Amino acid sequence: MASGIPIEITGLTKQFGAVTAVDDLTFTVEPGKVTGFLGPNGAGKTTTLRVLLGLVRPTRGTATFGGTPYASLTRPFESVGAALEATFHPGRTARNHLRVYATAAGLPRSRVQEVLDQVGISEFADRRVAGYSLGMRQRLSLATTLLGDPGVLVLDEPINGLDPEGIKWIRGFLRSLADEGRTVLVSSHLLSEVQQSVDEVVIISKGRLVKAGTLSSLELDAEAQTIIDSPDRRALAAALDAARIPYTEGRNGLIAAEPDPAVVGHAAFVAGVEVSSLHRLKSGLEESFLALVNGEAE
Ligand SMILES: Nc1ncnc2c1ncn2[C@@H]1O[C@H](COP(=O)(O)OP(=O)(O)OP(=O)(O)O)[C@@H](O)[C@H]1O
Repeated sequence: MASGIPIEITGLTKQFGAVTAVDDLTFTVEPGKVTGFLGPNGAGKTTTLRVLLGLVRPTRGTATFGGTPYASLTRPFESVGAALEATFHPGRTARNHLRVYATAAGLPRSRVQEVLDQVGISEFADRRVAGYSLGMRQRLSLATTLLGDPGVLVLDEPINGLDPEGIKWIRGFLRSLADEGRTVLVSSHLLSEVQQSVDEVVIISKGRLVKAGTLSSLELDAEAQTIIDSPDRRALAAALDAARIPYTEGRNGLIAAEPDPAVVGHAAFVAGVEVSSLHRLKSGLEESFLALVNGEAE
């Protein structure tokens, strides 16, 4: 296996006429981790990946693998495995498809069976791709990227359209690739889709970076609130007012803008108000993600 090298995007801008698809984007993707490249449809993910893979020329900035642009990699197939908009000849079998690629890349034929086994489609390898389910095509596409045993994997929406079993499988698979020290970049327009697979997130919206960091840092961003209720809501509201804790009235109680339930409970206690329920209300990661991308889109 080639060693994992970081993906470095620096000041990357791509304009298509009047449309700025990518706007001064800077981030790094480290080896040994799975990084989710996230953003709503049209955010500029595919354009960024296309520039990274030398398919589109940037207007400004650079996108490299440890400082080397894709086009200058000496053995690209063995350094970087990429699956963007995979197309397969429908009349060809998976084995044939992989053989064509292996031959073109000067890789040993033995790799074909190895990658078929790796992605678990050996038993369908001699069937025509036309009869493949979306999940099988995704696996074949992944097998193609793995032919050169690359240290870097760039996968565009690899989870899209998979059934639950396929999703479970790919999560474990991406993890094992990163654990081997590879750099794994996975794009998705849904955080929930990759949430259980990624360590790091790079979130873009309208071509611009809105967040790069660990998944747990995104969890911390999710604004926590406390929901509290009482048989006497008016008295409870007065207690929160007295403690200067802002709140809004929800269906199941008062939603206080305070992450610590103990603080809210104490406010009720000192005012002598009976509490019937008290718990932390954490907005989900997806909400936090949507707030980030929508906030930026305003
Ligand atoms: N070749 C092109 N010519 C003109 N505009 C383009 C071209 N490619 C992309 N765009 C525009 O650039 C913007 C970003 O598109 P891009 O495909 O990179 O987004 P994305 O985040 O990958 O979205 P999706 O998940 O829908 O593919 C969009 O407004 C798109 O219409």
